[in-house]
Amino acid sequence: MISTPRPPSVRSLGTDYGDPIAAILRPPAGETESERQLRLQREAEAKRISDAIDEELRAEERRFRKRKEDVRLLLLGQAESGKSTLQKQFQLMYNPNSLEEERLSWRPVVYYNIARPVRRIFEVIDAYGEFEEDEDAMQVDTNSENIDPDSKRGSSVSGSQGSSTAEKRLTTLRYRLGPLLAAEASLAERLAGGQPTPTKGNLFVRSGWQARSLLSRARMRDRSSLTGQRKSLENGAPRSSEDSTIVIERDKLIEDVAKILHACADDIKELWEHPTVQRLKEKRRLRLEEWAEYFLDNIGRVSETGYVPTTDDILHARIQTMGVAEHIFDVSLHGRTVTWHLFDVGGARGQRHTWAPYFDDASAIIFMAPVSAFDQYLEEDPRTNRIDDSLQLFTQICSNKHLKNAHLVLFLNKTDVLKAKIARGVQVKKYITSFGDRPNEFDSVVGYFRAHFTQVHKKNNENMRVLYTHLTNVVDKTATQRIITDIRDSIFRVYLKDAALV
Ligand SMILES: Nc1nc2c(ncn2[C@@H]2O[C@H](COP(=O)(O)OP(=O)(O)OP(=O)(O)O)[C@@H](O)[C@H]2O)c(=O)[nH]1
Ligand SMILES: [Mg+2]
Repeated sequence: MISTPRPPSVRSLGTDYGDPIAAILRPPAGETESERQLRLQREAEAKRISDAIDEELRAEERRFRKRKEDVRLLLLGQAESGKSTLQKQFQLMYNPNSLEEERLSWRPVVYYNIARPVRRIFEVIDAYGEFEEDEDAMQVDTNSENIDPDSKRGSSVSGSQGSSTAEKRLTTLRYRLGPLLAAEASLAERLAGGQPTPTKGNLFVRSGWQARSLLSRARMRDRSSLTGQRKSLENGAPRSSEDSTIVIERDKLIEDVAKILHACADDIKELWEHPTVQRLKEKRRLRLEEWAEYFLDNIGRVSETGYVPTTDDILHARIQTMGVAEHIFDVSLHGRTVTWHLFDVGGARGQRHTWAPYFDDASAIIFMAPVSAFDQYLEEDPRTNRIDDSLQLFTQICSNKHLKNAHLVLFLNKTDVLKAKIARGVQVKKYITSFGDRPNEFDSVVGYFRAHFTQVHKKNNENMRVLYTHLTNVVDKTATQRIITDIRDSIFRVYLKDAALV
């Protein structure tokens, strides 16, 4: 009988072949019971840490995979085209609590949106008064800040027989509205988070100004309520009306401005309806932006004690975006929830360099072109017509190689303002000579602009991508939310199909 060696056991393998792991794991020789307990405890702790690291790695991988599935939507377009307003509409639809949370922070913006046009009205009165001259003489200077106050100063006096009753009344109104005009700078400083603010030109704010504004108010409160405020901000919970009242009561600057506004609401109304101001409006010497007219028209309500901005007020409120602000929403369709990152950019020329880093992984773009701006010129460059600037910008976006795979949506926005301008008899061909003798009617004007944008897209469309065009008025909640739903559906169809998710 042949004798063979016994196969080594696992234990003896380590011993026999010098397995280093087995050697490490083997309990030390002569281990006491208490040493054994200690060793087991240490091993259990090491395993717990190792498992936690594995789980964190798995979670990171899941987050990475999910990030790749996220939709990244860029809102692009020139300044005042309506990007932030559209962002508010997304917020209303997909994160209404956060809008609720911010509601009070819009109060200083609304007050600022009143103080500023009041100052502007007096500037135009100073510049032109009742000077009777054909509007064509000043075509290039639209609603910009570029009026030279000395250019026409005194002409109203020389054009009439000295100081009229109307002029005296305007002088009185200017005196009575002095405190409101003086408050403009403090409001601007508050909104800019204490940064120096321009006396002319627009006020820019960075992403997150709403929370800063609420927190700076919270600092004025006692410590315990400050904690409560922070907590409510972090939780994103809608603030109760009782809490809102506390904030209203404790914010001295805003309360002071509210009192001033309440006291001079009738003066503002009188100024706004004054025959001189109406005549300057008719002659188009005075051209206020749509938001300014909206708040002046609503001065009675907005100046009431305890005023809280309505959603319409928030949609009309104007504050210029600085840099790029990211907003995150969960968007659901057919039982699938996808995270959307909405990037709302500052559209002024000096802000556009901040866009490029967001191009590479953009899934979709909404390009906003305000078609009502045919009679306006860029604040940054008063020689450039705003429609021209929009077309140039759209050409750059369509031809940008980093954006060539992004789903492309065009909003021909501010159609309500366009309709109103046409109804008032403003002639498009005066500002856009190539419009020629086409009928000065809404359909033909909007059709003409649409054809130009479509042409730009066609000329810069190597990838044969579709251009989805909408005629919009993004302060209109119902219409805009319907369009957002359409966009959501088309982005889900195209983008998620590409990502092999549907
Ligand atoms: N009537 C009317 N007003 C609009 C429309 N779209 C925007 N607005 C108003 O126009 C102003 C400018 O809109 P914003 O959304 O702030 O413009 P923006 O593109 O974000 O501008 P920047 O941040 O400077 O790039 C706001 O007061 C809006 O309420 C519209 O379709 N109709
Ligand atoms: Mg903006």
